[in-house]
Amino acid sequence: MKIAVVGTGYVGLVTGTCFAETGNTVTCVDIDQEKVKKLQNGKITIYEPGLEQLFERNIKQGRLFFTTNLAEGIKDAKIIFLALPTPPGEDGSADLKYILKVASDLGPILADYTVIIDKSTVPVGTADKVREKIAANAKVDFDVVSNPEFLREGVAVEDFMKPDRVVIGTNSPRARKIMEALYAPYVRQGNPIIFMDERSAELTKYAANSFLATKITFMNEIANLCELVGADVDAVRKGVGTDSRIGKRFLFPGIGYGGSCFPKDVQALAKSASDVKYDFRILNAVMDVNADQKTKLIQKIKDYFKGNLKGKTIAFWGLSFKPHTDDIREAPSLYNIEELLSEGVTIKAHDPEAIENVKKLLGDKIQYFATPYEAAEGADAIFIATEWPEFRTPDFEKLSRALKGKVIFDGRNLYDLPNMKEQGYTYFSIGREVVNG
Ligand SMILES: NC(=O)c1ccc[n+]([C@@H]2O[C@H](COP(=O)([O-])OP(=O)(O)OC[C@H]3O[C@@H](n4cnc5c(N)ncnc54)[C@H](O)[C@@H]3O)[C@@H](O)[C@H]2O)c1
Ligand SMILES: O=c1ccn([C@@H]2O[C@H](COP(=O)(O)OP(=O)(O)O[C@H]3O[C@H](CO)[C@@H](O)[C@H](O)[C@H]3O)[C@@H](O)[C@H]2O)c(=O)[nH]1
Repeated sequence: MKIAVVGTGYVGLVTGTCFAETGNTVTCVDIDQEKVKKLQNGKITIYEPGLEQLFERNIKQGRLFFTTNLAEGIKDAKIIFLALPTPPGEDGSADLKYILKVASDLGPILADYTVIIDKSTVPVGTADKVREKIAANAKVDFDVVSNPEFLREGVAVEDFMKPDRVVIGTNSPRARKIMEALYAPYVRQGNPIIFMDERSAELTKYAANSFLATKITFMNEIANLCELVGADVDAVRKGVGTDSRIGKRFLFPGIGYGGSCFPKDVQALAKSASDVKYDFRILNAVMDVNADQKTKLIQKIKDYFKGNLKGKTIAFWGLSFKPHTDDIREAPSLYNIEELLSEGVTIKAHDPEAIENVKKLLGDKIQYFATPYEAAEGADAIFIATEWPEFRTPDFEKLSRALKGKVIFDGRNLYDLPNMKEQGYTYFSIGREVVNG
């Protein structure tokens, strides 16, 4: 099948590459000329484990192409994915300007029946708006389908190739048949395609992200309570997570959720609700708690240094919003770095993948190091913001030699408390006892 993907960011590139991998011919379109040039030259634009290999193979086999020209990109395509940004507008609602602009552009250039698919995360009613924009200038039949994407960064290829489910919102039997054929290679037994109406599909995506953000936030509050009553959140997490009705995943407390999706999607769902005069109280609480949670370690650092942070040096481990990605959108690390800088702290940062992206944002406001040990050299303390695997089992003796102060502020609960006691560290984490080294 010939497919076009409009928008070649995170989701567009994964979608395009994975559909090429299952034998389709895919052209990815983007208005970012620099990005497209790089992709045309065979250079991948994001760090995502496993993607580069598929990307290179499909280019080599003549199944994956890139262009800045929309008309050229969609020529002969039976299916057009819209994988465009939906950033928060000023009032918190999802800004649809990118999607609606492309929808308007598509109308006059569709040459035959085409299925246009909303892959972006969009509020209820967007498929209708897209349909309207296209219909204003279209001379051929078309269908608009909602097909939200549930991939997680860092495991995007795995999530795309072996999805828990594929959600497809359409009432058109013709579009349904095409979608079934397209996804057949990805849907394992028991992991179904769930067909529904467009509006329900659109809402499913926001409901899933908001539920997960709520689950994390609930555990963050339990962690905060653990600290006040002398309980251990790790034990509580295991105790509740083994109940299959609750489940073990997304129960890890930390310094707040971040990334390009949860913050904007929770906000957008709350706004959608308020637009129809429904006060979605849980979501408002989730946003409040998450904003506070980002400050948790800063409060502990201030207490430890008795409010005097000026002139201190902190080794900052982890910049990306989660491991296995170079994405720093809404990363809790950035908030914490800004706070520490404003207190006069010198930041020595290390991240396995995200340094280049942070450099573009913060330049020489902080220092960058190739290893966690170099970042720790002469530092008064370590701040851990991202649970990269390489931070889990450091050589504590080597680290002790590098550090000026044997103090760790851990926003991801990476280390066992008894081990930290044995190593002689002062160790602050989330929802657990403080170890005084
Ligand atoms: N990133 C994720 O993990 C993820 C997962 C699931 C869903 N989503 C949703 O998917 C959508 C896209 O997210 P993303 O992270 O891939 O965004 P992104 O910002 O990484 O990529 C969007 C791309 O669209 C391009 N673009 C903008 N206007 C264009 C136009 N007129 N024509 C062609 N290209 C244009 C931009 O240049 C950019 O490359 C969002 O709605 C997001 O919420 C994201
Ligand atoms: O137990 C947990 C799990 C996650 N997080 C944090 O939550 C955020 C989001 O993590 P994750 O969901 O793994 O990453 P994303 O790549 O943002 O993926 C989410 O957002 C995507 C975009 O909509 C969806 O497609 C995915 O299904 C959804 O998981 C990150 O800051 C994590 O550190 C926690 O604090 N505790």
